[in-house]
Amino acid sequence: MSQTSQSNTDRVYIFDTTLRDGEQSPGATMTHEEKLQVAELLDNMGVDIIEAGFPIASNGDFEAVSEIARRSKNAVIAGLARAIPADIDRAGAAVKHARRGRIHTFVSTSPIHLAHQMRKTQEEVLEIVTQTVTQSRNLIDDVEWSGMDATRTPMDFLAKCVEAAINAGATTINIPDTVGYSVPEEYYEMIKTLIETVPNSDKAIFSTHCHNDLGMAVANSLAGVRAGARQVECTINGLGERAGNAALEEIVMALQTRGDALPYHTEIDATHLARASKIVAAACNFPVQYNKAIVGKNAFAHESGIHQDGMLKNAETYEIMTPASVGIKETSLVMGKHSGRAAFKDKLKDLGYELGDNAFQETFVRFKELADRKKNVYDEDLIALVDDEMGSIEDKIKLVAMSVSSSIGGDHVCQLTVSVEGDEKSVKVAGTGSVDAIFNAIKEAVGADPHLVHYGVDAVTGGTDAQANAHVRLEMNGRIASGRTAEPDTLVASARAYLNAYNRLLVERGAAAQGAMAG
Ligand SMILES: CC(=O)SCCNC(=O)CCNC(=O)[C@H](O)C(C)(C)COP(=O)(O)OP(=O)(O)OC[C@H]1O[C@@H](n2cnc3c(N)ncnc32)[C@H](O)[C@@H]1OP(=O)(O)O
Ligand SMILES: CC(C)C(=O)C(=O)O
Repeated sequence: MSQTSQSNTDRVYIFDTTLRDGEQSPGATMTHEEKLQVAELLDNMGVDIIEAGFPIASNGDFEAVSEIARRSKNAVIAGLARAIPADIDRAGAAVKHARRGRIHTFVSTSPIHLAHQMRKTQEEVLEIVTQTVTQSRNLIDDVEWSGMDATRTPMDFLAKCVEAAINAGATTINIPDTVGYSVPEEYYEMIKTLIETVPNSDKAIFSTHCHNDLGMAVANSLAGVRAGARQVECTINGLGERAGNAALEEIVMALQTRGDALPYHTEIDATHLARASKIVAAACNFPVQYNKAIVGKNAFAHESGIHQDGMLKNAETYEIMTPASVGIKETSLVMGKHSGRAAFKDKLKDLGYELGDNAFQETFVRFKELADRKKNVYDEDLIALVDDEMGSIEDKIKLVAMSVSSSIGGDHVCQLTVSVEGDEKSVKVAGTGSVDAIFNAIKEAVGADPHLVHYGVDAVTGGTDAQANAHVRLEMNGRIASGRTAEPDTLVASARAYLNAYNRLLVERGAAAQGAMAG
């Protein structure tokens, strides 16, 4: 990386702090091996600076930063240090193994922090800035200085701190919105004013480090870039203290997608983003919200019919980036209660079905009914539904209505209505159990008594809302026929499977009779 000290180029350096600020999220601690894995991934995807940890925090952090520093191929490896000599020495010792190491030292600048956290005057802090940056520069050439809680710091004092840091040799000046308090216009003005008014500001790269407490971390970071900052501190999945940091994937894709409005670029290979998100989420045990920009499960998924129709006509109707550009294999058109005919037809085609108009309309109606009752409609559900529809389309006898009452130690009664070639017939029959009552009712309604050879039920998919797949095999007058139906309700599935088998017996009997007549 040839990092220049000019801020008027369009190259934005990506400083990833997943392993430091990200790991500060409660519950997000990573093991040594996980940190090495994440660092390797960041290095490979083109992250310019990896903040690998806070070496004074623990021996484990020191070891992780040292090991990452030894292994890094391209990225600068940074270690964080308070404005304390021991912290700086420890950070220097950890990053010295890197091909390019950086000490990142910080001190509070805001009145509230000076009064309550540091218990120091502004004069004392100014002195500390000079001393700590000087100490760091004596250890390494690449030194970043941050003013903690900069966005709640009066401009005149912040400008003095920045000037002192640059004069002492800081090569990067970071202006953190530590508590996520700023808004884009204000943050823009702050960075712009510092760059324009601090003497020698061109000797350092200005950097953003924005937290997401008000949901504006990415917007503030981009405002900082527009104002002249050329380093953005961010994390994979927006991990970080409290509501997190600016999300790396959002910064990168905003710059890549909106080059017209944001004419800046990074050297990140965005096709690694989806994988990076998954690996960090797994390492930290922090699930990514479904609707998370760029990498969420739903970022490239569409369920509503109008959107699906548009997507099938031209993906640009509802997608501003291709899934491939962020490493996601393909857009998914999720079948659900909001889907329309266009997507349903396309899905059936994918599954290998092309139905005639009537069959398609009937199957679509049944699909909508199913989707109304079932949270997830899987491919297996659709296959079962279409097979069922295709198998029953010619049925002479159809189930019109059914209710079953059952009680432990009491009666099991089925009341059902079937339509026999248009004529409805209703019966009410008891049995030894619910299924027995249903089968007895059907037999009475159709006026036949086929022998039940087999009856079984299994689930089409997992979950308590899975469809039941019922199989029935009947034998009558030496002929055997099977029926199968998938339905959310096991008893309805059983009734329909029985009728399906019985209808097939009728067809076979009809065919046999026709064959006999022809002979
Ligand atoms: C905005 C940020 O993200 S800053 C980074 C925050 N990250 C972390 O704190 C994670 C790692 N931290 C740790 O492991 C520990 O806090 C340590 C090792 C750094 C310090 O532990 P301890 O010595 O036990 O101190 P403790 O955490 O209780 O308090 C922090 C101390 O650092 C001081 N301090 C905080 N920031 C700075 C700073 N930038 N420069 C100098 N001193 C600082 C505080 O004033 C306090 O000092 P005090 O004890 O004299 O009042
Ligand atoms: C240490 C600094 C950069 C920080 O994390 C913050 O201010 O949020």
